[in-house]
Amino acid sequence: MASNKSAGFATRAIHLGYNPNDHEGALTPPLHLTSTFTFENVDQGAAIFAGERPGYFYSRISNPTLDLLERRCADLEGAEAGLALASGMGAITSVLWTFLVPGDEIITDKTLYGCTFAYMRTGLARFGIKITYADMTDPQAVEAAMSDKTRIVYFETPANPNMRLVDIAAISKIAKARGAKVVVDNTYATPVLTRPIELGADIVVHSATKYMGGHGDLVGGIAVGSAEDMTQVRLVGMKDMTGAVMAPFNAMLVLRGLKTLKLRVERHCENAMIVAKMLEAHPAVGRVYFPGLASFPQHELALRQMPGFGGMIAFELKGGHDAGRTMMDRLNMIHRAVSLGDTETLIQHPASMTHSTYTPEERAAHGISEGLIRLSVGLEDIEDIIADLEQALPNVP
Ligand SMILES: CSC/C=C(/NCc1c(COP(=O)(O)O)cnc(C)c1O)C(=O)O
Repeated sequence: MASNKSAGFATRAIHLGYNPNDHEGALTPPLHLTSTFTFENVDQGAAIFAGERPGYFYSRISNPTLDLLERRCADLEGAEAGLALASGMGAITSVLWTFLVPGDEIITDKTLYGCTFAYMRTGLARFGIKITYADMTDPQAVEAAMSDKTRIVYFETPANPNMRLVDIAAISKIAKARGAKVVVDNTYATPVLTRPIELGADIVVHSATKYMGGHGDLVGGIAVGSAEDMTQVRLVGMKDMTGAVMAPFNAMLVLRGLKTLKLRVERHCENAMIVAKMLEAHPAVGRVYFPGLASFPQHELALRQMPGFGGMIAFELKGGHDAGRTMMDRLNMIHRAVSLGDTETLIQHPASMTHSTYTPEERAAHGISEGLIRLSVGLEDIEDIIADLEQALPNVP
């Protein structure tokens, strides 16, 4: 099926870009486990290298299995083109290295995934890029931070780990007015719930390790955007700078994950809503950060921007870090592990794990409390998730 916008999300995730009749009737796309491609003659090889004719010459640059994944991801995000990379960090760094040169400025939100934060501070800053952190929940703050050297505005929504939301349309309008590219990390929401390009963003990146793969069996990344931008990222950022190419086998696994992405995200949302309400009502729990709760500071924006509120929850116990650690260590079925978006429910402590790249002072300044707990609500029967959490939470009269 070619790109057919009249078809629904799930249909396109399953069928787009592949016709079994073109592949001996094979229901599932062939896996091209090859590093290189042969040429009929030297002139053909030269023409393919020069881009004068379509074709493949080396799997670090392109591969048929990756092509299909890239087309599907672009379609699902409403983008022209896509790129499959070795990891989410591979996607992020390949994109940012492509479009930034020394002297440029990037404006980013106060809360980012730990390695993204570290990459900006010790990667981009080391090579002469000015990093400006702005409170992206306040469009005026972004406007005030913009300068004529601002090349990129970058954020996650919801943000890892404290669930901050960013009004994509509002921030994109401000950035575009000043000629800056908007890059959104859509890992938490997935295109099922949010399509940033439809709201004005230029490029979307994903850790495909998470919801897109969805089964905890791969590390991968995705970038989507205009055909022009993605060609630049492919031939500059990925080919020459990071080399962060996705293995064809992982591309096959992500293609399989996409087929059930809508189904899984819907169940993640359903389970997370129930868990968030249970936590909010529990006497031992202090704050619960979940976009679907009326108590969530940006609940109005969530209602506008997200048809479902995702599978991620952040919360704090009234007893702080120590109580949180005790609770996490008492869990039986729920695994203590980083990563997210898996079928298994996972729990972790950002301050000592995913966001240990921040100093304690930086965590305080960037809205990541020492007692914060992050929960990736999985696809187990909700009764079992609730039961495990309730038996682990402190008994408070
Ligand atoms: C060592 S911590 C494990 C990884 C976690 N996150 C990853 C991540 C990346 C980077 O994606 P990879 O390179 O595929 O891991 C990019 N963007 C976001 C919003 C992410 O959450 C984590 O547990 O929060």
